[in-house]
Amino acid sequence: MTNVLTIRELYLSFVTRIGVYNALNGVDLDVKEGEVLGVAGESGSGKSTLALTIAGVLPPNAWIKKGEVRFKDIDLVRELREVGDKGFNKKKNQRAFKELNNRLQAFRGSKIAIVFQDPMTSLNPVLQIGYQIGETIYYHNPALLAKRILARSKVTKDELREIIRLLEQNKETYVEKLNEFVKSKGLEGLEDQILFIWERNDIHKAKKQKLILSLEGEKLSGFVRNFLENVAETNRVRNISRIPIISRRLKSTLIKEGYRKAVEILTMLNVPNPEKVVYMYPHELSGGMRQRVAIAIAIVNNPELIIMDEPTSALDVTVQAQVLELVRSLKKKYNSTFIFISHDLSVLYEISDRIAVMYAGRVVEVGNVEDVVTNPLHPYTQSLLRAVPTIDSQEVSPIPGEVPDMRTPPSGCMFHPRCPFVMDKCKNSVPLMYQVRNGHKVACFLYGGDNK
Ligand SMILES: Nc1ncnc2c1ncn2[C@@H]1O[C@H](COP(=O)(O)OP(=O)(O)OP(=O)(O)O)[C@@H](O)[C@H]1O
Repeated sequence: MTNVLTIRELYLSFVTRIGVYNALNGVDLDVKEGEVLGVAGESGSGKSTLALTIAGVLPPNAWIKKGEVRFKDIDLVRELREVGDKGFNKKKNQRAFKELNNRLQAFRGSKIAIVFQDPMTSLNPVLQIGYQIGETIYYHNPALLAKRILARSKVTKDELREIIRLLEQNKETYVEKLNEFVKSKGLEGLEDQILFIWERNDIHKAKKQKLILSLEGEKLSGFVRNFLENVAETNRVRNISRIPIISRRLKSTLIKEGYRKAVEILTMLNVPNPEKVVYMYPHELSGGMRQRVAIAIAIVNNPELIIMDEPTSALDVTVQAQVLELVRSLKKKYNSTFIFISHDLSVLYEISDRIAVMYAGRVVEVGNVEDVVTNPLHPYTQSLLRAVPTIDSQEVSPIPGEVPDMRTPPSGCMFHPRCPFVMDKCKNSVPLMYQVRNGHKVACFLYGGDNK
């Protein structure tokens, strides 16, 4: 499998008035296309910092001293590393952040998306849900919105009848047949709208047919049509018009279409009453619903990599299970790649293909989920697993000792002060990642390996 993301020797600190926190201390990690990589570790182990680095939303006091984060062939931290390797300079760091953001602005949000534990941090409290989803498409994929409107304005009743016949006659292959049809007629943008109606199971077939037929004949002025054709072709909306009132009207035409798309995506995410929800504000929704909206915003542009940072921790168990189910179905449908962060190993066990365990800013063990859970190698992973409550649980034993203060991390292997198997060399040398079995790697001297 090819790697979507490659992280090498990543060192990141946070510079504060009370000291420098060494949050990441040489992270090495690969994320493979189409997998769910679970990231485990106690609070403070650097999981969120890693997520923020990949998603490009680090705070300004973040100092990248060294290392690489590559998404395919794109270097995600180049500017920061180039100023960071000479020491921390606030002004230079700020400039580097700006340069990095300018370089990756178009790419972020469309290729990599992040969902946080508290969706209120990513949702805007004063904008309707439909607007927020619509705006995300507007900024990253306006052509999609333009094509949907244009397709409705072009399609005829006869063509829609033909589509209905085609859907009825091809039980197994209707999606492909529909795609072929819209392409041959120049009606791209219609397929999602048709499938959304056809695949609903809350309405009768006759109603579906009626809804499909009602897609026909949106009236557009020549001016709006020209604009939409231009957006559909270039996938850009910049400099729409110098006259503010006109540019506002054109933007609202696209955003309005975003509301329609939002209804479709919320339906896919099992949000009840999506037609109402798009006109609601975040505070009017429950925590679980807000999380679904945050997920909708993250996935609406079909990103290749979706990072979920404790997305289920604030949710009750039923909603948690629904979110996990959602991740599974998205993975299947779009072959998306996920980094799923959780301190809860039982959640990770359910959802992940592979698990990476972090301790004090390093990945200390990585492998297939079964290998890591049934045969944990690192003493830290073993303690983490003992701390997971199970139904037939004998006793849950908390991990002895405390997460180290990352301003003055321990020497050698950072787990050594808490490790039941500590040896002399653990105190002075840092163990490198060592492959014990196929794909199962560990950074621990118990298994041989090298040191730095
Ligand atoms: N902006 C910041 N300024 C200073 N220190 C920070 C900042 N953000 C994080 N840290 C510190 O970096 C370390 C790693 O934090 P991080 O949030 O990445 O860990 P985590 O494993 O995600 O923990 P949690 O599960 O609690 O979110 C912690 O010691 C934390 O206090």
